[in-house]
Amino acid sequence: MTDVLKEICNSKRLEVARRKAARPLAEVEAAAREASAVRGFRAALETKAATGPALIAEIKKASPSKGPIREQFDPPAHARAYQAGGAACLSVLTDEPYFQGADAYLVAAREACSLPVLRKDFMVDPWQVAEARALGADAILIIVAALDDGEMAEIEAAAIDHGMDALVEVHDAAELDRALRLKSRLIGVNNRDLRDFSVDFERTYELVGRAPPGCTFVAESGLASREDLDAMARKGVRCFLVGEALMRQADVEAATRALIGTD
Ligand SMILES: O=P(O)(O)OC[C@@H](O)[C@@H](O)c1c[nH]c2ccccc12
Repeated sequence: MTDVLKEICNSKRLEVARRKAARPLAEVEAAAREASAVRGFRAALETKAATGPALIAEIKKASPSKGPIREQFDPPAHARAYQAGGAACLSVLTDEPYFQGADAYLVAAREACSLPVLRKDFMVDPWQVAEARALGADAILIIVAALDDGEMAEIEAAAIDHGMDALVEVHDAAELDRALRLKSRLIGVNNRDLRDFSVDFERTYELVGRAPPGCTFVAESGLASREDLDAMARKGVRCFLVGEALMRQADVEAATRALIGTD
């Protein structure tokens, strides 16, 4: 595990311990059962991917590598613009200390549109999965580098139990092998190296050829243009997760449309 990821996960474990102490699992589970019905995340992605690029558009205010990304930050307006621009799904950062995210951003964004929403956070405990569903999230992220096999399986089982999809994030062949021990066949390849924050699309290219049939691959991070997406498509990748490049645009809807080529 890289130092940055280790630091983030250590701080997340403390945060989750505090949250759990304030709100027992039974209470979060009850709230999860009351939440609005799950919107199919993987299904929405695959439906779009059948006819063109399928975009998971991310709502991200800041990041450890880039600092503040967007001043004028309005999650519901962003959600509507992403949907109008043709995105298949949303991703909303909820981690506060490192990404200036918030649970409230996810709730507001999801209410403002009809797209399925990924809770983008560092999952270290199945309790957070119930919490994610209680907030309305339709999918969660499992970062293979951050967890052991037992933890990953437990977190995935909680997601399945709540009818949610899990996007399983890898960055090399060994992590892909571990990801394939899980049930989910929705694999994200992070092109960003968390040691030095460099981006290399080769990471996706290398791994996409190694996966068995039936896997849906999502290329993540550093994608900025239609040309980037076209290059990925030539290697057989049709699903993309894009944050920063869209968050920096004045006209988010037009930028989304231009990125996925629907204008
Ligand atoms: O803003 P970008 O370069 O388009 O990247 C989006 C997304 O891939 C990135 O935010 C991300 C990928 N994996 C993560 C894990 C946690 C937090 C954030 C991420």
